Amino acid sequence: MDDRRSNAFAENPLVGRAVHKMNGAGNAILVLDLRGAGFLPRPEDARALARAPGLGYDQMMVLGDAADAGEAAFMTIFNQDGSLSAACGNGTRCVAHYLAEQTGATELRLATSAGKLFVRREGPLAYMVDMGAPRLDWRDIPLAREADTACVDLAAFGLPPASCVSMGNPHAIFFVERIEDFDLAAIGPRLEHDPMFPQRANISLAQSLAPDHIRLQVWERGTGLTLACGTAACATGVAAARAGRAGRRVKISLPGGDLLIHWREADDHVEMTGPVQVEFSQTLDAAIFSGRDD
Ligand SMILES: N[C@H](CCC[C@H](N)C(=O)O)C(=O)O
Repeated sequence: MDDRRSNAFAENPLVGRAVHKMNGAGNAILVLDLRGAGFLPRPEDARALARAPGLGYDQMMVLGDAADAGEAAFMTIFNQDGSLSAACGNGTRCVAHYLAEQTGATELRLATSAGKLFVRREGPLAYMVDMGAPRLDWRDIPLAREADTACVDLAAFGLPPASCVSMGNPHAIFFVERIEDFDLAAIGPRLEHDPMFPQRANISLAQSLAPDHIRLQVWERGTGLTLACGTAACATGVAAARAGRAGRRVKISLPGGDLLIHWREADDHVEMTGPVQVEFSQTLDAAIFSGRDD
């Protein structure tokens, strides 16, 4: 066959693969198991999957082969816009559930480009993830210039200074009196792209309800408004404890559900506990990848 023709009609290697739609506290997660496959989706494939009718996702968790024998999988995490994130708390619980159902394991280790994660099953549909230690140095967030990360003045939209935390991905949290006083869909994209954030940032509005309870709404880097964001909940728990607004154990209520955060004193690690839901599985067809990539 003519080479150019065969290339033009060559099928995307994702066609025929199964994806598993799940959610973690409402955060829409697609799990794509490519262990043993030896390839990753391209950014344009990730975008095509994000806009596929009835499929869609906030994050796609792609499983690849782990480097260490004790690890179940390496996770490559895509946002809707095809960009990568080194961490995703809700997606990690979903991946843990997918693997736990296959193997019966109640404890497992997973890896991302940001490090290693330990997960424990807490119930039929509940998992605790050790998300590791937060990073609070301005260079690690990263910020564009030296600043006190507990108090970053972005001087915008009538918001107070932000608290910035990295959980492997960058977060800016604004503690406000009432979340409803701000239009996060309007200000989120502008703050995400603020020059202070050379790698952009996830933007959260947090409202203290009690010393152990915080409401949270998140504009996610590369995705937009979501019903929940696990790493944002972790970062908010850290920021609240750091500022004396909360203790080290706090419930974070997001539009899609609640997450329990415990910033351990002993080793500085953040534990996140929360639910997963399985929605459906589907085999990918060629039509998903045939549209324009704008
Ligand atoms: N929803 C995810 C976080 C996605 C973060 C991503 N938007 C980025 O940092 O680029 C979570 O549950 O932690």
